[in-house]
Amino acid sequence: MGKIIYGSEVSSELREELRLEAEHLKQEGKRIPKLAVILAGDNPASLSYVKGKAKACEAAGILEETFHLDGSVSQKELEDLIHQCNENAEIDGILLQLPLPAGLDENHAIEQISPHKDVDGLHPLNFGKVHLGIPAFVPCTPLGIMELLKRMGCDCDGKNAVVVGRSKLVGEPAARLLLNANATVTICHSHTKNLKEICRNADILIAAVGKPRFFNHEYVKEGAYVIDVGINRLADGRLTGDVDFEDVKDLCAAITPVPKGVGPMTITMLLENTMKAYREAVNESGGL
Ligand SMILES: Nc1nc(=O)c2c([nH]1)NC[C@@H]1CN(c3ccc(C(=O)N[C@@H](CCC(=O)O)C(=O)O)cc3)C=[N+]21
Repeated sequence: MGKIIYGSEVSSELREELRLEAEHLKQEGKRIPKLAVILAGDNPASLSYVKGKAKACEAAGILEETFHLDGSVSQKELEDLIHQCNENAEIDGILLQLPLPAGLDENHAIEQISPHKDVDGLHPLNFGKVHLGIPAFVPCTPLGIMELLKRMGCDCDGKNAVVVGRSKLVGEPAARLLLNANATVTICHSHTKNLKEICRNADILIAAVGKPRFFNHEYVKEGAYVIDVGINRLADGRLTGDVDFEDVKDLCAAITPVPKGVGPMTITMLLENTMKAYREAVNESGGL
């Protein structure tokens, strides 16, 4: 029977530490960390994620402001708002909710975010630094994945890690962090030929493809550490991961569920990155 590691439980612990830190700042009359969330359009999934982020900030005592723009917003209006957030000394972190409505240039918008406030770790400067092994903002989901592996008692050094999915927000940076932790890393994607064989050789399997319950026992090595990044909505409205949890859970050493796995950790790492941005901003300004 594999261990089930709940991101929701790990998150409660980490968020409580953040809450205490924010409370301490408040008691000392210091400025409070603040996250700006920019959402363009009315994508229902994005609306729900943004609400989750706002709630988590509130519970942790971190200030949050959501800038909800119309779906028809121009590139210039969007980027003007980003520039305003860059210049606002009360704002420590800026999260541009993705995907943007069709017609907007995501890469160009992300490049407008100050690298010091880029709590999503998507600015090319932070992305590049992570890939050079230089400390920087790391994207929240990959950061959450590494924390979950740690909590599983998994030492990545020398292990075969297989990441299925190569998105810039998740798969690709997750592979890099695993490499930085001395795993032997294979990245698989939609053009990969012998996916099953490669996965069966994985000591660590990161599933991030967006196919409900795709990874069954045929894809999982006995004793593997399995991280399920998938968030798929079933016809009945329930959420399920990319891993066939029931089919795999007795086979692996440890596994994360969906919901209550990687999702809550993503939000927790966003709070951690916002606090990190705050600490660095305060140090830069000489402790004010
Ligand atoms: N710039 C940007 N940064 C992101 O970090 C980002 C993004 N864009 N776009 C969309 C994805 C998705 N994402 C999730 C966060 C929390 C849950 C989460 O907490 N899920 C709960 C369930 C929530 C529910 O029931 O709907 C769970 O898994 O237990 C899920 C997904 C962040 N994303």
